[in-house]
Formats: sequence, C-alpha cells, structure tokens
Amino acid sequence: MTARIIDGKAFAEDLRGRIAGHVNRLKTDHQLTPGLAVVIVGHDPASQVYVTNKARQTAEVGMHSEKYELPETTSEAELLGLITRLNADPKIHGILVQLPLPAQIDPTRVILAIAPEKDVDCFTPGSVGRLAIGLPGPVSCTPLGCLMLLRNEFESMAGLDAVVIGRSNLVGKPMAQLLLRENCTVTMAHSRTRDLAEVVRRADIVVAAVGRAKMIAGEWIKPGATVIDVGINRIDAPEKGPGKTRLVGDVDFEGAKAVAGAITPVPGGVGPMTIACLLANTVTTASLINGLTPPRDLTA
Ligand SMILES: Nc1nc2c(c(=O)[nH]1)N[C@@H](CN(C=O)c1ccc(C(=O)N[C@@H](CCC(=O)O)C(=O)O)cc1)CN2
Repeated sequence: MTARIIDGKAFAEDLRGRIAGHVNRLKTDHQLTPGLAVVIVGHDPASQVYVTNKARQTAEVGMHSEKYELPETTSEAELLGLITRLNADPKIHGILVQLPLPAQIDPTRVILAIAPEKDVDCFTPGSVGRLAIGLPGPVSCTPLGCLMLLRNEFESMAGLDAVVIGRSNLVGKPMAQLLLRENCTVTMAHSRTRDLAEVVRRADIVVAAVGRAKMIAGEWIKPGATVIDVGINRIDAPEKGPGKTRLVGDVDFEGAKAVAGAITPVPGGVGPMTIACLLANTVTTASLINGLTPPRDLTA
C-alpha cells in the first residue's frame, strides 16, 4: 500500500478563504474588524518565519494585523508591559506570544498575563479548562489543525484507537482531549512509555509530536493507519550540497508511506494548518468579545 498524502497546504488555503468570508461579514454586518497582535522576542530564524507568516496571513484575510519584534535582551517586565497594553487595546482581539522565549523570560508568567478572552493560542488555564469541558472558545492551533485534517479523512472516528506521542501543553495534551471528544480510544505515549513500537502498532490514528527527527519507524505503523506528523525538525542534507539542510517530521515518512492509509508530509502538512487555525481562533475571540456567536462551520 502507498499512503495518500494529506495536503495540509491546500486545506489551509481553503480554510483561509472561508475565514476571509467571515471577516468580511463581520466588517459589513457588525462593523467589526478582528485584530491579532503577534509578538516575537529574539531572532530565532524559524520563529521569525512563523511570525512573519502569521502577521502577513492575518492581513491577507482582511483582519487588523500588528507585529511586535522585541530584542533578544528584552526583560520579562518589558514583555509583560506590552501584553498589558495589548490586553487593553480594543483593536486587538487576539494576542500571540511566539514560543520559545529567551531564558530570562518565564513563559508561564507571560501566558498568565494574557487576557483570557484574547488567548488565541488556548494556553491560559481558563481556555484549557473550556476546551476540556467542551465550551465554545478557541482551540489550540496545532491540535485543531490536526483534528480538521483527521475529520476530513473519516466519516466518524468513534471507537478508533488513537495514539498521541508527546505530552506537551502545546500539542499532546490538547490533541488527546480533541480525540476523546471524537470518541476515539486515546493512548498518550511519551518518553517513559514502555514498548512504544507496540503501542503505535495498535493505532488506527497516529499523531506524532515528540520533536525528534524520524523517531517513529515505518514498520511500527499499522497497515492502513492515518498518520499525522506534527514534528518539524531541520536536519543536514548533504545530498542538496555542502551545508544544506531540509525539514523532516517525527515520522520516517518514506517507511510510513509504504504502509499507512494516509499521511501528512513535512513540510506542507500540519504546519500551514497551525497558522490558518490561529486566524480562525481570532475570528472566534473577536466574535465572543463582541457578544456574537462564533462561526461553527469554520473549524467543524
Ligand atoms: N505561541 C506559539 N508558539 C509556537 C506555536 C504556537 O502554536 N503558538 N507553534 C510552534 C511553531 N509554529 C507556530 O508558531 C509553526 C510551525 C510550523 C509552521 C509551518 O508553516 N511550517 C511549514 C514549514 C515552514 C518552514 O519552511 O520552516 C510546513 O510545515 O509546511 C507554522 C507554524 C512553536 N511555537
């Protein structure tokens, strides 16, 4: 079997088109322009690419976009000061502070400083709690992107065995919540899991979010399984020339492609969905802040 490749880039483009339609309706029917502020501290090259794309795509769907680039030496107090200003700014309905942050800044303090109603990352305790009990509100961007890709693959996921590899607050934990909501039987695997290969072999759905290049071997995958690869790892690519690099996921793509039913590539899989879902979350928070019902069909 050769797996079908799930085209996250095309899916994200379609989602952005639908978001633009909603933004247009909010503007004409409610005189409301959703606004997103993205904040980056330092000059990690990958983070800079993501933040630039976030700010550009925000503007492209017709939203108000603000980008703050702070120097590597920024103190925690300075960053908290900016967040306080953005919390109070009526033009801004979503605040995203790009992670990771430099060592002198405590990410937990920063996350807790973001007004819960503007938390488009779904990182604050209230948002995490709302997600856990199924209340309306933003859903963590990468897991939401994975869920949308999965929903497109299955009429129903009820009763399927799903394994989430990685237990981060950013991806693993919210992903497991979302799969539970779909009535999957969910296993969370992590660095202490005994016999990971065996756990993966049982799964109809594999979500890999460990951050280690090609860690999930092709022969671990159950024939016909759907594989969602969240990993974005840069490795040396001497075949492309001296000093060249390329991106790979957490799954051995070639090996898994030979047995899986469907698989996301890296790049072009989950990554573009993360940004599109951030824009969808901003429409959600802008709607909720203004007493409007957030559009359900966007991320259904
Ligand atoms: N505050 C947050 N920080 C971070 C998040 C997040 O959701 N919120 N997620 C990750 C990184 N991330 C978003 O910021 C992200 C990663 C990858 C992509 C993406 O489009 N990847 C492309 C490849 C891009 C490249 O060439 O490097 C792809 O996979 O096709 C978008 C967003 C960490 N921080």
